[in-house]
Amino acid sequence: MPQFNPKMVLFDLDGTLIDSVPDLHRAVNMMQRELGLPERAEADVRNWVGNGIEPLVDRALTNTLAGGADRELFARAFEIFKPAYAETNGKYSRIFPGVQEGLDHVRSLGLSMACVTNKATAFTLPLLEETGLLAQFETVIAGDTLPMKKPDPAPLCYAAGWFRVRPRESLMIGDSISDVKAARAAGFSIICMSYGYNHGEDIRNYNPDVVIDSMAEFAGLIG
Ligand SMILES: O=C(O)COP(=O)(O)O
Ligand SMILES: [Mg+2]
Repeated sequence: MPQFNPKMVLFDLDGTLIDSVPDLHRAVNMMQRELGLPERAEADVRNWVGNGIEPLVDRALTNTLAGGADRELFARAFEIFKPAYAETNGKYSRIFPGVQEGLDHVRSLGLSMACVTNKATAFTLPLLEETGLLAQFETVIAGDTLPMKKPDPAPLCYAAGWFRVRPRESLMIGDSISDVKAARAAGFSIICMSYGYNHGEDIRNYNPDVVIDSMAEFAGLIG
């Protein structure tokens, strides 16, 4: 196992810190029912999370990862989805086992910590607040904080600039191909969680530096 000695650690949210699929699945089906469309399986919703709520709605409407729903239907659906997700957000989701130990370890090293997610700010902040995670981070970069989301490296570079650290002193913790691509493009190291969401594919196929099953393993990896 490689050792990491970063000055800054960035954490992805959905599939890395929090299992948010139960909330998202319920909101998707509230939307589908209101539109008179078939409900979607939780296993499918799991594979559609990670690129923000717009692609999630598009994927749910078409029942495909590729999306491509009619634009008018999408616009109507999106306006139904937002209040539905506001209602379910944080109600059924849970922090993954090991997360608190991992965060405590990184904090004990005195490293800069931020959350970098593709989830929109309006849902990210209440979810972090509800789960008690908000206070763990010095800043939160959400899906609509900048014009570009992961896999673009912009949110990661922005965080590095904010903390005044170099890319090689920076570590991303994520679960998906978007996290790996963004980290590689930004020049960061990347550790992925095996339990997360990656559109149904094993994240090992994308060669992050390390794949671990629990953040409790940070103690032997970071610092
Ligand atoms: O798809 C989303 O809304 C968020 O996904 P992320 O937290 O894994 O970036
Ligand atoms: Mg994720």
